[in-house]
Amino acid sequence: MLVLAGTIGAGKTSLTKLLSQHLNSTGYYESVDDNEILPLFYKDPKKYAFLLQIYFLNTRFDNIEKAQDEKLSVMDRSIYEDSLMFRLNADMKRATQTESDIYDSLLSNMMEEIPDSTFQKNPDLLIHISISFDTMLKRIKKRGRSFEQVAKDPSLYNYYKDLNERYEDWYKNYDQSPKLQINGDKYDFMENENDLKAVIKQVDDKLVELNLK
Ligand SMILES: Nc1ncnc2c1ncn2[C@@H]1O[C@H](COP(=O)(O)OP(=O)(O)OP(=O)(O)O)[C@@H](O)[C@H]1O
Repeated sequence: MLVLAGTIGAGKTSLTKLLSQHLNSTGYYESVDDNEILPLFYKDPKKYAFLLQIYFLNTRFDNIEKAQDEKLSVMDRSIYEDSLMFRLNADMKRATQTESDIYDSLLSNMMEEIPDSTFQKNPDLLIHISISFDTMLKRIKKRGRSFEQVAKDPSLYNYYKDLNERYEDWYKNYDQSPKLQINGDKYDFMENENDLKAVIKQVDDKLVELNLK
């Protein structure tokens, strides 16, 4: 099981599609368009932060259950990043620190591997697409999901900036599985064929190193 990670607009969904095609495996996607809570959260974060978090925990865990028995399945977002996002929201007073602590404890209990169980919850490889804040803003604008637009809600600028900065430390400290970082500024795998080839090679090399391919 491979899992993509990265900030909003990093290209996780696109790379999931491209990698699962290349590996001839199943891609698992978190549907943003069908998520009824997300627009509510953007409108009133204080009211909906905790509910959104539980919604994501539930749907991502469901996806892990489905994806885990295929060696090279690809998931478009890791469950671990939700903790980073929720902590940020708690620091911004949209949730309490207690809610965030309880969430972390619940996640850790849910993700604990049970000895001799055939259900493996942690991925075999986490792939983090790292992008600069500037690229993040451009991608969010280009994609045009209305509730994500800074032009509509200027307070999102600081939210996005803080989120992007926290990702680097989050990746450094991530230790639930082997990991690989892709430079999403340098490699525009969505627009440039050679960049895509370079990214696929980095992933393939890592899979060989890990005896997954
Ligand atoms: N735990 C969370 N707490 C708050 N918002 C979240 C959380 N997880 C995801 N979101 C929101 O859900 C939306 C989709 O985020 P996500 O990064 O998963 O997909 P994406 O932006 O389509 O990524 P990509 O472009 O890399 O495929 C974003 O608006 C993001 O802010």
